[in-house]
Amino acid sequence: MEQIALTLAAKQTVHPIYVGAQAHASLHEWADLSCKTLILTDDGVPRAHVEAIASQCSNPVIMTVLQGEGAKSFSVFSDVCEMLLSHKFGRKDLLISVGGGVIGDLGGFCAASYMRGIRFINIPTTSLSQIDSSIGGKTAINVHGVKNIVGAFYQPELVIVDPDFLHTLPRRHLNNGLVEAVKAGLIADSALFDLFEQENPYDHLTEIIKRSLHVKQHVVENDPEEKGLRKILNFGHTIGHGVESVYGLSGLLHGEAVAVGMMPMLGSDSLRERVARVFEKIEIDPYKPYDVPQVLEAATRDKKAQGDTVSIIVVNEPGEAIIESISFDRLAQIMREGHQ
Ligand SMILES: O=C(O)C(=O)C[C@@H](O)[C@H](O)[C@H](O)COP(=O)(O)O
Repeated sequence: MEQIALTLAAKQTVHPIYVGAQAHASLHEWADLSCKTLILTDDGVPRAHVEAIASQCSNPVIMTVLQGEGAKSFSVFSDVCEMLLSHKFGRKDLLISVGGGVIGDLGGFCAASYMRGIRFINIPTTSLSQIDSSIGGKTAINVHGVKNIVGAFYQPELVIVDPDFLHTLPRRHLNNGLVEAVKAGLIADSALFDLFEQENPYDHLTEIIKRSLHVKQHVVENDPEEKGLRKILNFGHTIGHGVESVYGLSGLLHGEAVAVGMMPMLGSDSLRERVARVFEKIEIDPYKPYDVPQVLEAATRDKKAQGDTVSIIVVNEPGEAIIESISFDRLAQIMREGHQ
């Protein structure tokens, strides 16, 4: 078992991340579970995972919402708050998210908001959430199709990453999450990117997860609220979130959209070819066509926009990211030409 201690110096807090096979079974060793506990999950998460968590809690209430991005809405947020209220949850009680990025983001935002903050633990069950979204305290819901537009920075007191959970994850979802690990390698860890260039990246899954978590730990510790450095984690997301806003409802997954957004932000054709080969290995199509005006319009409503400008992240060499601010006209040109 590896413990990564994500430490926020300014707040003098430590947020442990436990990574290892069967880690979820040790939850009771790391957290006080004698309080009321709302276990938030969705109907796509295997029931056995949820029961294994609930059985460790003294007083569990399980709430299951419908799987999918639609759960990151005001209406489901309100349902969860009503559930907490109806069971008379107090300030010292606990919400545990057991699921993917949607459940982590929704649960975290509910925990941050109910009574202005109750205890929160995140137990991610998908590659996307294990590699990226469960770490760092970004919580949010979507409004009017704009991704993560209402939310809060709220750090989980504990995250448990159990790679065994990935055995039951459909292949497409596994690959979807791996896009965020490719991202982590490209922006900050060339050795991580190298793992994807090996013959079979799936042989290195646990190492890929751990290296991605270390990238995230380093970035979040240095800039927890995205004032500067943390923007590099948005590599591929300027166009990616736009693509997801437009095509997410027709089934495109977050990582699949981010892959599309990453390609034009690579600094050379040779790097684009290398990254395209990696995506081919993990069955991701980074050249899905999209409607430029529609995606551009969605990008203007994203948090990365500021007036007439928007921030983009450019990678010229694996392991090094550059933050730039450009006009929307320039972004449109990049989208049309497929490179910056
Ligand atoms: O943790 C971060 O910081 C990230 O930027 C992680 C992203 O990969 C994440 O997928 C998320 O989409 C961030 O979007 P945001 O617009 O809510 O910042």
